Amino acid sequence: MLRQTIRSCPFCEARSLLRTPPSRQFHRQAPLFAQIQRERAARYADAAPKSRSGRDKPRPSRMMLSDTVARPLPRRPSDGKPTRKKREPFSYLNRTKAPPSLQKMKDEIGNTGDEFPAGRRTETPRKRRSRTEPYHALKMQRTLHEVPYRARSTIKRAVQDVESFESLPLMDTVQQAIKDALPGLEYRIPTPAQRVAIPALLGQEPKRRRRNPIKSTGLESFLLAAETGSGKTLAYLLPIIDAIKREEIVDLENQAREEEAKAKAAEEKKRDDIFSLEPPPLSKAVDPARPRAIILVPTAELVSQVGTVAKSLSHVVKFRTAPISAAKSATVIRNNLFNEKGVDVVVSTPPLLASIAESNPNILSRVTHLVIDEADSLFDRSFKPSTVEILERSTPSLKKLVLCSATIPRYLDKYLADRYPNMNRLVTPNLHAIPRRVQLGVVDVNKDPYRGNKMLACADTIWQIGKSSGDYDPSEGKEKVETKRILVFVNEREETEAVAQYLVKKGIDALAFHRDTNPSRHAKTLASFTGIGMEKNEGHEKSEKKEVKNAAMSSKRQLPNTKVIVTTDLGSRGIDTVAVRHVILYDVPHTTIDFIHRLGRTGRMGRRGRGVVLVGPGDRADVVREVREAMFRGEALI
Ligand SMILES: Nc1ncnc2c1ncn2[C@@H]1O[C@H](COP(=O)(O)OP(=O)(O)OP(=O)(O)O)[C@@H](O)[C@H]1O
Repeated sequence: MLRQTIRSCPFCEARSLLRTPPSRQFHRQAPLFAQIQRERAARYADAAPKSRSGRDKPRPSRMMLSDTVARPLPRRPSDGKPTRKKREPFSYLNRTKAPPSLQKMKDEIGNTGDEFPAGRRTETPRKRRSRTEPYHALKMQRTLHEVPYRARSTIKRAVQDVESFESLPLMDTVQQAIKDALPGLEYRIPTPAQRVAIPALLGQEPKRRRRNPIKSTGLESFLLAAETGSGKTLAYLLPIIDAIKREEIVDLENQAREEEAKAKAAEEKKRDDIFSLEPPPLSKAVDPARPRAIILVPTAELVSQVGTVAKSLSHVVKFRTAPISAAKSATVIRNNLFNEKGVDVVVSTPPLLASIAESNPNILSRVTHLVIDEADSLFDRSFKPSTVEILERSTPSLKKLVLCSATIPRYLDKYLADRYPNMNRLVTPNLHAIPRRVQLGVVDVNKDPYRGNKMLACADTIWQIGKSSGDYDPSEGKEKVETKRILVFVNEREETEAVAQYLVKKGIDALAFHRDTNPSRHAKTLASFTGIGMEKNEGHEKSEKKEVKNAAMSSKRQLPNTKVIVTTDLGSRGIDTVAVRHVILYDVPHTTIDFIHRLGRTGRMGRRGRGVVLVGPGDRADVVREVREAMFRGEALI
């Protein structure tokens, strides 16, 4: 490198150590330099030792680097220590060949091929594992289970083989249902989560990859972990429906055979005893209140969301589904569950189903498939007792247990590793990463004009979003949105009402959404954010418009065409808010898990989205900075 700085002056041909091109000043003084050089050369020539041949040894210029500059200096015989430290920062600078240690490393990386992403090949495998080290603040949290990048890359390659739903080994009726019952699917190609999960849940994975089922019970367990908005619901629902239909066919065949045998036996008996009478046989395929599949979710809103998807599929595939939650009356629950025509799939929250199972233990006696959606929530302190109770009651008949989540916290990973050591882990390559199509902006509330007033900052941000029109340019493509829907997340339930009221005062159409709000009211509000049941709620929208008009008359400034829901974690779990383009994090979330779920309400299924964090006094700005960095790089928040 140093050699490059030695140049010859193009004008006076004086060779010199020039760090910059020769200046005018240099040329003016060039004759003087030349004179000094000549004098020096003459002095050295006098003092120079004569060679054996008697001729002067050619002396190297003082400005030239030696050819052996890279060679380490010889050990001093006195102390035996090297004069130059081997690991000095610049010790390898003038080498033309890589040192053996580096060469070995290079060979190793070269051999592993695609296991390391392009552009990072020079990193050692060891360094790669600790690539999250720059995230010091996130390191303090360390809540999420780390998925090795090698595993992610392997999955990435594996899922490339599945190109369409048709290539998945689903029954014809189920394939038909995907086409007819789900017109909302824009792309009609399976998502990575579906490509990973559907073949595995259908038992079509190559044998070497499948772990053996637990021999004692015959139970196969799966953990499906994929990023938010990646279509996990269909990923578990389609194979379950497929399995139910196949079981139903087998049951019907068995039943026909049994009936035939019984009829034969009865005829023979009748010949012997014409006075005996037998009750008609019970249909096995239609069994009231004994579902084959149970789907557990944490909230009533999710019960209705998953129930809606299952119901729309059932119109084509023909199976019975019963979504039950505390939001429904006891009569509706009873009618749904104990329907005389039978029930195949029950969608419920764990506490409700556990309480029903306590009085009717038979209800879980035929369950072959159990899905625990949002598994990290359902295995936390509040839900765990009822979830485990349902799991234990259904274990005798259970064939497949599917746990599903967008985040795998460390406690869950440890629990599952202890409890289900043979669990099949179906993980997508981008797990724990927030998609790059979601941008994260930061508003510093401490600065002017807010001066620590978070509510003002929140209202101002909403006004700016509401007034902007650029995002909703219809010529941009599919995402033509007339009404802007914004979700505001706070950390404490008590804050929701206060923030919503402040926003209303500032002319914003805002509603608080938490556990204590009127269920029918928040179901309607949420429906307009999820796009489900929008037609049904047209009347409600009209009445809301009236309310907004009235409010507009009373308040001077009113933000038109913008709806806001202020909510807690309740609104961040699983709710498919496809119509939401903006999320405001009023408080900095406590954990990366909350970051993932809250920001996951926007940018769903390939859409773009924007998050805004309000960083106020006492908030962890360092965590926000690192989350932004990770999002920018497309890395997992671990
Ligand atoms: N193959 C597909 N093509 C297009 N859209 C799809 C596909 N599969 C699912 N979707 C749509 O993607 C959206 C998100 O799906 P879903 O709610 O299942 O995501 P999720 O992974 O469960 O998200 P979360 O982790 O937030 O619960 C839904 O609106 C669904 O209709």
